[in-house]
Amino acid sequence: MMSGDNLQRVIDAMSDGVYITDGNGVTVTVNKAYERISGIPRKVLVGLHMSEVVNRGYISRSVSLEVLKEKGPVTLTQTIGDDHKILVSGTPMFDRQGRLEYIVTTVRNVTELLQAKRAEEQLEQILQVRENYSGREARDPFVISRATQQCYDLAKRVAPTAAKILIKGETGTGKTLLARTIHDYSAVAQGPFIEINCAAMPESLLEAELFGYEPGAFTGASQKGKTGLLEAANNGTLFLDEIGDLPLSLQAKLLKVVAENRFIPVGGTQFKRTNLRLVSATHHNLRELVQAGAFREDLLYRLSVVPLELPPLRERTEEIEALLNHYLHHFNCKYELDCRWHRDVIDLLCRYPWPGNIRELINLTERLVVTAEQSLITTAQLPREMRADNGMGRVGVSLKEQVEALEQQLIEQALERYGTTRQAAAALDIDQSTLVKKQQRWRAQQKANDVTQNEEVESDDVRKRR
Ligand SMILES: Nc1ncnc2c1ncn2[C@@H]1O[C@H](COP(=O)(O)OP(=O)(O)OP(=O)(O)O)[C@@H](O)[C@H]1O
Repeated sequence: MMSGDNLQRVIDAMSDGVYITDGNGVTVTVNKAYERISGIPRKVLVGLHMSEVVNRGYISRSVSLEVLKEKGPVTLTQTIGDDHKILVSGTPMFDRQGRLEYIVTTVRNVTELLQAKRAEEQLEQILQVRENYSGREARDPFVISRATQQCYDLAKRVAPTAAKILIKGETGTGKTLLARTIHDYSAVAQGPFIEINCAAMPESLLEAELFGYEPGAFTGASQKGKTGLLEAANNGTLFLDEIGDLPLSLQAKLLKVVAENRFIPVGGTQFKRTNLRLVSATHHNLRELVQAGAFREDLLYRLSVVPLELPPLRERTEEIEALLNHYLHHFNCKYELDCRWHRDVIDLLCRYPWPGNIRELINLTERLVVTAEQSLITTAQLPREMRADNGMGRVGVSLKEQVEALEQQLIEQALERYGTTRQAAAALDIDQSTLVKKQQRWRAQQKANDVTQNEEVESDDVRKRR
């Protein structure tokens, strides 16, 4: 048998309130949860008859008195204190002779339960709103210049029609984001948005992915068959990225789907109907591919009823600063940091040609944020090829500075290729000591620049604090 002390420890460990009276309705003990829910200390209650607990106004009704009357389990609600509603369930415990020995009552705070339920409902509503919100607004681009705005305006205008859209643009320019926006503003926005990269898999796999297959269509095929994306995207949007890489045999099959809205799965004999919004994208010049015999002209015309072009980031320079700030804020929040761009970094990055476009900008920002040793990000932290700009070819920069920048770039390239100052100097046909002296001078200049940048920001901080 458990001792009184141990029993008390066990009931104290319970999250529901527990109230125990003897067979006459005199309080034996309560647990910690009961003290918390009722706000009444145990020592006040122990030894009190339940009628006295009610008379003193601690509780509105006593379930133990009801159990005494009924000689059976009773559940009722009580009010405790000001307006706390609790749900109490009293259970009689009889000894071997059938005499009522204890009444054990468990207590649940209904107010807490209701609050929890309300919180749960609120959470559900928030999630629902967020879902709806992200379904439309969040897929609009965050940063937009006039050139991109025109592209997005046209996309939203044609999105509700059935016209096929072909998006042209280099990698990382935002083609997928634009395709999602078209889906969000289309008549099938409630349906699925399915994306497939036609350059990412071999022909036979791509065919099975797109068209699906019947059970046992080929060796290794699943016994259940497979639903193709053309079917999965029914009443939604199918985004065919890198359409220029679609093999010719699949182009013929796709042409049939575009023309007739139906297709036959691999190994099948029956047509399946599909109703989907087709958006395609490519970084290739499809006209050149047509001329080279690698892309069907009839498919090109079918797919590009409305052609849209996303310019590369180097032609959207007015977006760069806003994008840098947007993603710096994004990664600061993600990693709970407080990094800032030095003005020179922004100026330098606005002149950088960004071959990987926005994706490259995002990756660079994340890398600089997570590797930053101080909150100020200076030009010293930029990769070498970005720092190498140094103002070359810019109006207002002296010839001497531009020649020096070119010299620095050539020496850095030689060092990268040959690994040692001796070999690099030999390749450039200069003395090793000349190369080393130049390097030392540039390093000293870079250090001085960094110190000036830091001082500028520190004095800026002091001004702000004042
Ligand atoms: N205007 C914009 N403002 C902010 N972020 C953008 C903008 N456009 C694109 N992005 C972001 O840039 C990244 C690259 O965009 P996206 O994947 O759409 O490019 P893509 O052209 O489809 O690339 P790929 O051809 O390599 O698939 C994504 O993280 C996207 O959210």
